[in-house]
Amino acid sequence: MKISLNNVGRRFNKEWIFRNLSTEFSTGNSYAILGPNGSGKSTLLSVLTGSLSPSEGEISFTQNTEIPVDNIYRYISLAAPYLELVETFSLKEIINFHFKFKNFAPGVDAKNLISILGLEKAANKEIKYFSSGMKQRTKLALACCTDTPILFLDEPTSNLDVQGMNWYRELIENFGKDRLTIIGSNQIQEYEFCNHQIQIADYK
Ligand SMILES: Nc1ncnc2c1ncn2[C@@H]1O[C@H](COP(=O)(O)OP(=O)(O)OP(=O)(O)O)[C@@H](O)[C@H]1O
Repeated sequence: MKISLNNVGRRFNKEWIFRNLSTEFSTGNSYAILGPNGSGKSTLLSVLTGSLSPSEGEISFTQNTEIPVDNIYRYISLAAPYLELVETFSLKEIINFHFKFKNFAPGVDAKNLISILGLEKAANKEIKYFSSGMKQRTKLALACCTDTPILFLDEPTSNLDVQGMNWYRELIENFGKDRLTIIGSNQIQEYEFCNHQIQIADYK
């Protein structure tokens, strides 16, 4: 899987968020998109997931042949602060719902996803009663344990405590291999394993 950007820029009204970004993202690599609050990390992630179109330049997605941007969502798993879980579902229900649309990563099923989460006792609890850390773990586990070639994580450790950070690193070690992983972050603990870094400030 490859995402190629050729002189890509995105603006909102007259404000350019980034410009002249030419690079490639490919399977087997992990990329950190870095910059302070408001610099444009989430905007770039939205362009890379195909949910925002570039204001200039071209983006293409290829896996043997070119994948139309309208279909790229099938290849992507995403966890981000702006993506909400359905609050009225229980954990079991949200897992069943999510995996109606995509497949489990090899070796994972609903039962051991709950045990990866360490939330056996909350399996029948509604998401609205979850703590913010439990919700964040659920979002991360759903994304990481889905069988897609591309994994996007925006601010992956928000609301996680020290134990949660270690859990996140283990999750990435187990489920990040042989994928294209892209992380939007401004915290070193979230992206220290990434072998490429992109500073949004370099594309202003
Ligand atoms: N839909 C929109 N319309 C207008 N401006 C927007 C829109 N979305 C984002 N912006 C602006 O784009 C800039 C970059 O925002 P973005 O959310 O991409 O930054 P970020 O680096 O992800 O920030 P944070 O670290 O705080 O999440 C900000 O100035 C923001 O106000």
